[in-house]
Amino acid sequence: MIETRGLRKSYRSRAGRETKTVDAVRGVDLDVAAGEIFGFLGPNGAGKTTTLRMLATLIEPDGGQATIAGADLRTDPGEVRRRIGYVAQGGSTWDESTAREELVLQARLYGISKAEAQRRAVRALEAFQLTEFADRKCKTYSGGQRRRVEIALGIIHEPKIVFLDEPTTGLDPQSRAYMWDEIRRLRSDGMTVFITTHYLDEADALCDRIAIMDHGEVVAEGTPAGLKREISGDVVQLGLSINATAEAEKLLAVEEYVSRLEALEEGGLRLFVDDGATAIPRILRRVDGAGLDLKSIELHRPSLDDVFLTKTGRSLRES
Ligand SMILES: Nc1ncnc2c1ncn2[C@@H]1O[C@H](COP(=O)(O)OP(=O)(O)OP(=O)(O)O)[C@@H](O)[C@H]1O
Repeated sequence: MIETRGLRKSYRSRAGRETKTVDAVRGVDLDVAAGEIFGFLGPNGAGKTTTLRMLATLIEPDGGQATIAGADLRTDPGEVRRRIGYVAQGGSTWDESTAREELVLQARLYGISKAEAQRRAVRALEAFQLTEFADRKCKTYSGGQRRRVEIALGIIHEPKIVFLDEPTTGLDPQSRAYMWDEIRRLRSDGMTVFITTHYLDEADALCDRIAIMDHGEVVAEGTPAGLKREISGDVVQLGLSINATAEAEKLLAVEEYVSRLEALEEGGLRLFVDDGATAIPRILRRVDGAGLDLKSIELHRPSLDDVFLTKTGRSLRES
């Protein structure tokens, strides 16, 4: 449904006399299948929005190719635009109009007849559970309600693909969970959903497949479970004070059964080991022997953050 090869974009900006070039997207290859929720994950400034805006025809790529819903992005952006929906981060509802007015107007902008626009607005209001306040001004809606109107607006022309830029940023946990259900419903209606997100748990729970981006490049791609499986072994997490962390790091970094370790900003260590069950007694002996105060020890399977860490050497949570 989406296929990109070597997609690139640089920005040139001026500070005084100096011109600086930022290579925001440096050759991205993506394959998104029809009917899947595809998540685009990465730290601030990784190039997610730039990629999304290129795919949604809002900015022109400097290089590379893409086919979206069967249309060529470079030679036929108008056709791509007709086949996709796009919901920006900032939102697009107007304070003084109602959800129903916005939906009808949006449908009319796509050349849909007035009667059909009204029918679609009613359907969208029902589907997104907005009927109750459909005739109230948008400025009176909660953040979650407003976000739902925005998504309804993005798909009023019934596109094959919808691009959602951080659809749950700023929402409380309940509205987030609700939004996940809405996004799953779009998938069950046969739509392909491409979302960007900062949230690891969101990518893990919601997305069929994900691509992790860093510094303008895709560093990992696959199903959340598959990516986590790629990291063989276990993660042992030690609860330590900040002072004890530095010392434990020195001690344990040289142990042959520790393949990699990460110090946590708030104190504590994450150790990547082949076999947690046999590593734990050895870790305990080492930490105890040095007289360090260990507050807790946990054994867990790798998370998406661990995937990011092994690919980039940094934690996504701290990036
Ligand atoms: N219009 C612009 N002019 C100059 N640089 C830009 C422009 N837009 C983005 N950039 C730079 O390009 C890089 C990628 O930005 P982009 O917004 O695509 O990242 P992102 O992954 O979406 O980040 P976020 O999660 O913060 O939204 C960043 O270094 C950013 O500062």
